[in-house]
Amino acid sequence: MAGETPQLSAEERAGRPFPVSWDQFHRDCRALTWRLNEVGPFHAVIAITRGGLVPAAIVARELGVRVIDTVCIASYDHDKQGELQVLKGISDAAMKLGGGTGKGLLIVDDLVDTGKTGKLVREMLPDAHFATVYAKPKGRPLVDTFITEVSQDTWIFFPWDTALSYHPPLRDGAA
Ligand SMILES: O=P(O)(O)OC[C@H]1O[C@H](OP(=O)(O)OP(=O)(O)O)[C@H](O)[C@@H]1O
Ligand code: HPA
Ligand SMILES: [Mg+2]
Repeated sequence: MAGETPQLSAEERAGRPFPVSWDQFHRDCRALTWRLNEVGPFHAVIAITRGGLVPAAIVARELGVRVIDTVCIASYDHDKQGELQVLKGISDAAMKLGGGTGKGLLIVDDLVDTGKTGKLVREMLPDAHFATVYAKPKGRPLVDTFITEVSQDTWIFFPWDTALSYHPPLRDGAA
């Protein structure tokens, strides 16, 4: 669209790759729960699928929350963001727990990037608390609590999207 910043491809963003291991992710999620524990208690956790499922499980476990719902949104085809599609909305039971506006509910996602996904969910639950593990500057104003900020041109590689592979030594012929 005219006037909008052009989208960067994964290759362009990979100029600043930010790989996250399972161990690191678990520690960052635990750090997030330390902060959220000061804000709660929460009646339920709402995970933004699919990336929000992993932190939601860890956060819910740490905070002792047993009601977990999902809002299922698809937008990125790997690195390219298209139109947001709500494949499943928030359940009536969770809506009721949040009094219709999300009060006392905790929305969890792995990250905010442009903020488009977070904005859409915030519109569904304006009074909910929104937490992500990572945040990029464009999406950051939408988030109530997060752990690590990375630059907008960084691409975060999550452990469920990656695998260990051989990396050649820096110095030629050192193998
Ligand atoms: O702030 P935004 O620019 O909207 O991007 C952030 C969203 O993008 C990713 O999800 P994605 O749509 O790739 O789906 P997935 O969670 O199923 O991988 C990520 O998990 C966030 O939900
Ligand atoms: O930096 C990212 N990493 C993985 N998925 C994403 N979806 C939007 N931004 C990202
Ligand atoms: Mg997602």
